[in-house]
Amino acid sequence: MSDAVEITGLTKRYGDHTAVEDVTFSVRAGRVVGLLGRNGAGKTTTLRMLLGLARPTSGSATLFGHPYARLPRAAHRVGVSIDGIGPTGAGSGRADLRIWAKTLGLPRTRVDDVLEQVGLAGDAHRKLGDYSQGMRQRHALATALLADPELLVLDEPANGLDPDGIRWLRELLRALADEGRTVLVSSHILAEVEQMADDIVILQKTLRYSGTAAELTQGGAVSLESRFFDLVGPAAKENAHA
Ligand SMILES: Nc1ncnc2c1ncn2[C@@H]1O[C@H](COP(=O)(O)OP(=O)(O)OP(=O)(O)O)[C@@H](O)[C@H]1O
Repeated sequence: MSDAVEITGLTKRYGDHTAVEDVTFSVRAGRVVGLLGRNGAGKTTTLRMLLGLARPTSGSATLFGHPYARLPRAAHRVGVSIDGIGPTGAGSGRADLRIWAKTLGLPRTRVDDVLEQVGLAGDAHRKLGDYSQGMRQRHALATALLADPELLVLDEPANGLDPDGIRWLRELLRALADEGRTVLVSSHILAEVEQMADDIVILQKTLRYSGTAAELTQGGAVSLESRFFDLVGPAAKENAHA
C-alpha cells in the first residue's frame, strides 16, 4: 500500500535548541505505527509539524502527498488528538461534539455514534470541564473519530486512561487499522505499543529506528523495551533531554 505520511529530513530548532533533527520516516497506509521516545525526544514536535501546527526549520512532512494545509478535505481525512486542537468551549461533551459535527458538515447521529464508541454516552450531558483526565482523552478521541477519517494522528492518547481504557484503546486502534485505516500514535507505554503496533518509529531528537515491530523485536524474541534502550541509550541526565 502507499504511504499515508511521509516525513523527510524534518528539523525543528527553537533558538539554539534543536528539538527534531533530520528525521525521515514514512507511515504505510493500513498500519498502526507507534511513535516512541523519551520525554522531550521530539514526538509532539514532529506531529505538530505534520499537522501544520509548527513550521519546520527544514525538511517536509506530508499526508497523502500534501502538506496538511493543502490537503483536500483534511479535517475529514485526518482525525487528530493533540494538545492545542481541542474543545470548542461549549458546555457539555455532547454540545462540543455537535459543534465539531456541524463544522464538518456531519449529521448529529455521528455524535451519538462516537460517544458510544468511546464509552462516554452516559457522561455526554456533563460539563467538559468536569471530565477526568481519562474522560478528556476519550472525548478527544471521539472528536478525532467524528468524520470517520482514514488516518488518525494521536499524541499520547493512553495518558490518563485506566487499565480498562488502555485495553479498550488498543483494541479500538487495532480494529480501525484492520478496517484499512492508518494510525500514527505516540506513546510512552512500550508494552502497549508492542501489543498493537505493526511498525515502530523511535526518536531521540534524531531518528533511531523506523521499521516493522517484528524486525525490531526479532519476531518477539527480544522485548521492545530492551530494543528501545539499545537504541536510545541509558537514561543519563545529559541525553534524557538531548
Ligand atoms: N515551543 C517550544 N519552544 C521551545 N522549545 C520547545 C517548544 N516545543 C518543544 N520544545 C522543546 O523541544 C523538545 C522536544 O519536545 P517535544 O514536546 O516534541 O517532546 P516529546 O517527545 O513529545 O516529549 P513528551 O514525551 O514529554 O511529550 C523539548 O526539549 C522541548 O522542550
